[in-house]
Amino acid sequence: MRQDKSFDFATLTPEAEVERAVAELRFGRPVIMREVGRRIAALALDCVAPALFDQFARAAENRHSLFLTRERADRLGIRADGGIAVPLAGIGFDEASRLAYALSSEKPAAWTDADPLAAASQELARLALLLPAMVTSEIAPEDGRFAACQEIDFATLDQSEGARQNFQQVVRTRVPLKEIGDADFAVFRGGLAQKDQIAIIVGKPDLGAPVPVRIHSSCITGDLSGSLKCDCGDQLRNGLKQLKAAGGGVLVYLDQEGRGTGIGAKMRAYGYQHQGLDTIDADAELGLASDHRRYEAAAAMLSLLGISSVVLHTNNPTKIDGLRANGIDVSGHVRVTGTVTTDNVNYLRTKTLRAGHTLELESLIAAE
Ligand SMILES: Nc1nc2c(ncn2[C@@H]2O[C@H](COP(=O)(O)OP(=O)(O)OP(=O)(O)O)[C@@H](O)[C@H]2O)c(=O)[nH]1
Ligand SMILES: [Zn+2]
Repeated sequence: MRQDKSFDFATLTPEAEVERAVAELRFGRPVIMREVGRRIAALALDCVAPALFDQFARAAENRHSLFLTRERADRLGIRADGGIAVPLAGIGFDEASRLAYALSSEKPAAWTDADPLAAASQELARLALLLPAMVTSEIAPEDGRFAACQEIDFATLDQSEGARQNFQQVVRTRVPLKEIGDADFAVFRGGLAQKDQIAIIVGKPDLGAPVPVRIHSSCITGDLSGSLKCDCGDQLRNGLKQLKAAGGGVLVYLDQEGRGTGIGAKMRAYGYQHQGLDTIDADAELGLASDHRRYEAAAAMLSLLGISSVVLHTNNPTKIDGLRANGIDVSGHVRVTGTVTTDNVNYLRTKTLRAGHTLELESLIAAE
């Protein structure tokens, strides 16, 4: 029988390899990171059953270690730009978890600078929306015990980067909105390990001039449930109103819960905030940087809508930089505010003082 060579299911693209590895980590299974001459197995501690953790320790003959990021090392009082490796011989699941993300954990008894291949595996955990604490072990060339695990080449991670901008519009349909009126919802599919994302086109913006655009990061607690801990719900609704008042515009709603860390990490961070940490230190305690959001998807979605120049509705300078870095002209920006409450004032203060947001907080407080 003749075979159509263009239809070869055996060929995996770099992004398909990454997507598979991400799915495996989320199932609590190890993935293999490979570079010339060596392989390591890596497991995301955030998503592994204690029994599998023990099984991994036996397979590694106790020569496994725990990769922790620079941010987590710093919280443990250790300066190491590339992160650290903590030897795990004799350390069980609970103690490893404490080292990885418990509040006020003791320094580990021993550590070394992290192996760059183990450090690279944190990118897979990020994509999987898992905490970047990885249990890793070198695999001997003749060791067949990990043969069933998904392998990924170090270089593949870089090669898959292009997929972050690779989106298609799936559908665009009218949805009338309360207080806003006519709007279209456009659904986009693509990127790297991302859910479908949406753009809400309010009215009929003039695409010949810079288009009023709000880039909004998803916030289940604020957008959906009216949480008082942040200003997101107000910003979502005020943003839509501002676009309508500007004669039409686009709200891009990005799959970026918890500044790109996922709802699990965000709720853990809220727990630490209830114990006195601010939003940035709480994330660092979990091994996370202050902001994990990327803007390739937003730029790609705007381009597919025929938009190359925008007036951005935001207080966040990194959103402006992120769009510009991905080829969108930002000709100006407009502030989007919410209500200041006793529950969110510290969060807003931290955003202003530590993340450079252009909020005029004192005048907002005075206006309440
Ligand atoms: N990790 C973490 N994420 C949070 C916390 N509070 C809110 N978020 C997330 O922060 C993001 C806020 O999104 P936006 O309102 O679009 O962004 P912004 O950075 O405030 O910028 P602008 O609103 O455009 O000025 C959402 O993804 C929320 O889920 C927190 O305490 N920890
Ligand atoms: Zn929020």
